[in-house]
Amino acid sequence: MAIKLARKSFILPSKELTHWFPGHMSKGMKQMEAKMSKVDCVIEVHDSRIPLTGRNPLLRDVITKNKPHILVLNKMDLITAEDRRNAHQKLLNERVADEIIFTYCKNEQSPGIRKILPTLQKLLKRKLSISVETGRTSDINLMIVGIPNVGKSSLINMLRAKHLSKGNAAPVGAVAGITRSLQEKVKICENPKIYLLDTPGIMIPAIKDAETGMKLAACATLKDHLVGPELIADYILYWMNKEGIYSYVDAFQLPTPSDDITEVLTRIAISQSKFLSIRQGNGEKRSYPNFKHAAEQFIKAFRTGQFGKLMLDSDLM
Ligand SMILES: Nc1nc2c(ncn2[C@@H]2O[C@H](COP(=O)(O)OP(=O)(O)OP(=O)(O)O)[C@@H](O)[C@H]2O)c(=O)[nH]1
Repeated sequence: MAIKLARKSFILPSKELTHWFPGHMSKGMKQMEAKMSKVDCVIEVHDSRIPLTGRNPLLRDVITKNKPHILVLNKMDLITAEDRRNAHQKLLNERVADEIIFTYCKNEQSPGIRKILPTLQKLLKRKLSISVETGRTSDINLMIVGIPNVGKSSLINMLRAKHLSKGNAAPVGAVAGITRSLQEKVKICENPKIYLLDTPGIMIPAIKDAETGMKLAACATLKDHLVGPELIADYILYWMNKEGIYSYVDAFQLPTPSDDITEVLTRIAISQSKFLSIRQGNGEKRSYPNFKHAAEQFIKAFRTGQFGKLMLDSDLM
């Protein structure tokens, strides 16, 4: 059922997007650097669907100043076990962090969540040994960092639920940019006492090419309106066709695979009876398929795993 791809490249809708770094992010970055001296370990959270794309290359050596560093690849439910193994190996070879843990942040009993405390105990062995003077262990301060919408707040809430049986302390949302400033530290464990600082999502300072930008947009780390839902849907369609994955055909009951986003969105809008009524120059009203609605449905299907478990960086492994 393979189809010939007509398009090979994408252009981001605005030049500014390649350096999209709003004020609250540079403020957040400064706040993070100011607090770094009190931090024992940095937990960097990223999206499993793009383990190589969009991570901040300066994080390890410059921003976190070589603190013990755990890379948490969240949303592991959206990729396959094989992609997980390949990404793990590749990132280990590149020594991007001291430890790499895959998590699913909708269940506090999932294996990745259970692994975090023992990993901290291993990395911070010295700090966690019982002091001869006080007879107790030192408090541990963690900082959680990462680009927007990867699940930083969800991870904090899971750790609190697992180790303290407490409810949510950090707000969670499906759109990027929910946490906008450095938060007060949150206790996530009583014994040993572990505190976590939630930080606002900080985008990479420069998006190096359109493919990177489109992957970040597809995973909702950029707000949809910055790129536009039709363009994001077009990229997802392009990527799936390129990989020979045609699950969108069944998901939206299309007759065949297609490389034409207008055709795909038209069919989705018609099948869901979503039209826009637009008045013509002569005063008459005409109905047009609602492309925006169709594009949003297409993107949602990708993001919720309806098209299957898809890792956008699989071509980079
Ligand atoms: N499928 C899936 N979705 C997740 C997982 N963890 C979090 N999410 C969803 O991802 C979205 C973002 O989660 P948040 O915890 O708000 O992410 P954040 O990194 O704190 O976001 P900002 O505050 O915008 O930087 C929400 O819709 C969560 O429900 C996961 O393991 N799997």
